[in-house]
Amino acid sequence: MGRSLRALSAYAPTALKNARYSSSGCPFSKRQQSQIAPTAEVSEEIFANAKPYSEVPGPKPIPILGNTWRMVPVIGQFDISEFAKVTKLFLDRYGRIVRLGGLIGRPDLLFVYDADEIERMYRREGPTPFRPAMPCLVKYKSEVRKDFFGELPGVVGVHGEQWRKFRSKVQRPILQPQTVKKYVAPIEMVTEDFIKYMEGARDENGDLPHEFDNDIHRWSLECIGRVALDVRLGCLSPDITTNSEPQRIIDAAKYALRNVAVLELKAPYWRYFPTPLWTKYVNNMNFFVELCSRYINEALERLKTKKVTSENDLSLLERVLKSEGDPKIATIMALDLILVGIDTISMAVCSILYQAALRTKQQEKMAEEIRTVLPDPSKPLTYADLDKLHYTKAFVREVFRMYSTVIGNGRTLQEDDVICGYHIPKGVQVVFPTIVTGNMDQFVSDPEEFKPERWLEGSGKLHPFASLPYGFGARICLGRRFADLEIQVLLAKLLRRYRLEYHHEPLEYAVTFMYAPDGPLRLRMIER
Ligand code: HEM
Repeated sequence: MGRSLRALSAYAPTALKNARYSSSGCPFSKRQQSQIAPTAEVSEEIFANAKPYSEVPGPKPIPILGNTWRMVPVIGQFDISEFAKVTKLFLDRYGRIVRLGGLIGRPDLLFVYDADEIERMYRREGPTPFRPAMPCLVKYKSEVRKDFFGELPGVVGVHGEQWRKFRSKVQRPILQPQTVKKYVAPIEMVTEDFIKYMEGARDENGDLPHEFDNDIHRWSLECIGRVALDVRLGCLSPDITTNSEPQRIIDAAKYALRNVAVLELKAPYWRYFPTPLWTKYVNNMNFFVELCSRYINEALERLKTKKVTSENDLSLLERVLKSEGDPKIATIMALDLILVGIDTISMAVCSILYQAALRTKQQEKMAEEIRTVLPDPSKPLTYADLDKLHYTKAFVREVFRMYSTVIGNGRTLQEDDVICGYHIPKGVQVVFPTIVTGNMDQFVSDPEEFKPERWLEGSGKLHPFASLPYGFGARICLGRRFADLEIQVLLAKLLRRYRLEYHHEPLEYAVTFMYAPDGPLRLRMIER
C-alpha cells in the first residue's frame, strides 16, 4: 500500500507514529532493544545508570579561549558558512552525541544525531517547549521596545507562559485548512505577477538575471503581505522607484536577512553596547513595526463597514482582529509572520528550483503530474487540485531531506534528562541537526540518492524524525501550511508552462542563516 505524504509529515504526530516502520526487516531495532517508549518518563534507575555529563564526547575547550574561537569565522577552525559540514564532522569525529562546551556567554550546545532520541525528546517536551533562537529579536522585544510588546510579545523569541498564551490566540486561525484555502487565489495572483516578471527579466538565452534570488524574496514578501496584512505591498511591480514604500520594504527585508546573521553569528558585541549595526537593526525593526501597525489599522477600519454573515467571509487578519478585539495582537502576529516568513520560504524556493533545474527527469515527472491535474492552464487553481500533486510534493519533501533549508532545530532542556546514556543537565541547548540526520543511512535507505518516490512508496527505511523541515510538536512552524501552499502554487504555475534548466558553474550550498545554493541563481526558463 502506498503511504500518503501527509501521513508522514510533521503535522500528524499520531499518523506518523503508526507509519514509522514502513519496511519489513525493522530498520530501527535499537528502539526495540531498549524497549523505551518515546513518551515514557525517564526513571530514577535510568538516571542512576547514566554516564556523567562531563564524559559526553566533543571538542575540548581551550583554557581562557573556551570553544567560542572555533565558531568565529576566519580565525576559528570552523567557518560559519561551513556549519553544515561542521555538524557532520562532529558526528564523524565524536559519534551520535557531541558536547560543544566552553562557549563564552552562552550555554553548552549538545548535538544529537540519533532520530530515536530526537523523537523521544520532542514527544516529551511538555506544553511550553523552549526553542533558543534569535537573540537580537529577544532583546528588541523584551528590552528596546518593551513599551510596545508588553506582556504578550508574540511567538518568535518568546518563551513559557507568554509564548503559550499568544500562540493559543493565533494558532487556530493560522493553521486551519479552511483559512489556508482562502489564500489559493490571492497567492496564485501574486505568483502570476511573479512569473510575468520572470518572463520579462530573461536574457537572450532565456537565463534569469544574477540577482534572481532577490526577486524570489520580493515574491515571498508580496505573498506574506497578502496573508498577514491583507494588502498587495507592490514589491513585484515593474516600476518601483527608489524611496517608494515597496522599495523601502524590500530594502528592510534584505537588510534583516543579511545582517541578522552577522549580528547573531559573527559579531555579538551588541549584547554589551549598541554597535552601529545594532542601531541599524533597531531602526529597521521599528520600520516593520510601524508598517504592520499602519496596515492593521487600515484593516480595522475596513472591517468596521464590512458585511459579515459568517466567519468564512473573514480573512485571517480579520478573524484575529474580530476574535481578539485588540489590534496589537494582530500587529504582533503579522510582524512575527513577516520576520520568519520571508527568508525561510525564499531560500527553500531557491533550493527547490535549483534542484528541479538540475534533475530533469524528476522535473518532467512533476510537469506531467501538473498537466494531468490541470489540463486547462487558464482555469484557476483550487486547493483540491494542489492536494493531488503527490509527486510534486514528494519532490519538495526530498529537497528538504537532502538540503534541509533550516539546518537544524533545537530545544533548551527545561529539566534534567538522559540522552544517549548520558545525564544531561537542565539548561543545555540541544541541537537536532536535521541536515545530517536526514542523510544518515541508519535512518534513511540510500540517503545519497535523490528519490522523491521514497515519500510515496513506503519501501525502505525512513525514520519520521530524521528529517523534520518544519520542526515538531507544540512549537512546530506556524506558517507551514502557507509555506506549502506558496511552494505548490509556484511549482504548479511555473512548471505547467516552462522547463527550467541551469547552464552555469555548479552552485555550492552554504549556510548564511538558512542552507541554500550560494551564488547567482541563473536559471534558464524555456517555454514548453
Ligand atoms: C519552507 C519554509 C519554512 C521552513 C522550512 C520553516 C521552518 C520552521 C522551523 C523548523 C520552525 C521551528 C519549529 C519548532 O521549533 O519545532 C519554524 C517556526 C516558525 N515558523 Fe516557519 N518555516 C518556513 C516558513 C514559514 C512561513 C512562510 C511562516 C509565516 C507565514 C513561518 C512562520 C513561523 C513561525 C511564526 C514560527 C515560530 C513558531 C513558534 O515558535 O511558536 N514559517 N519554522
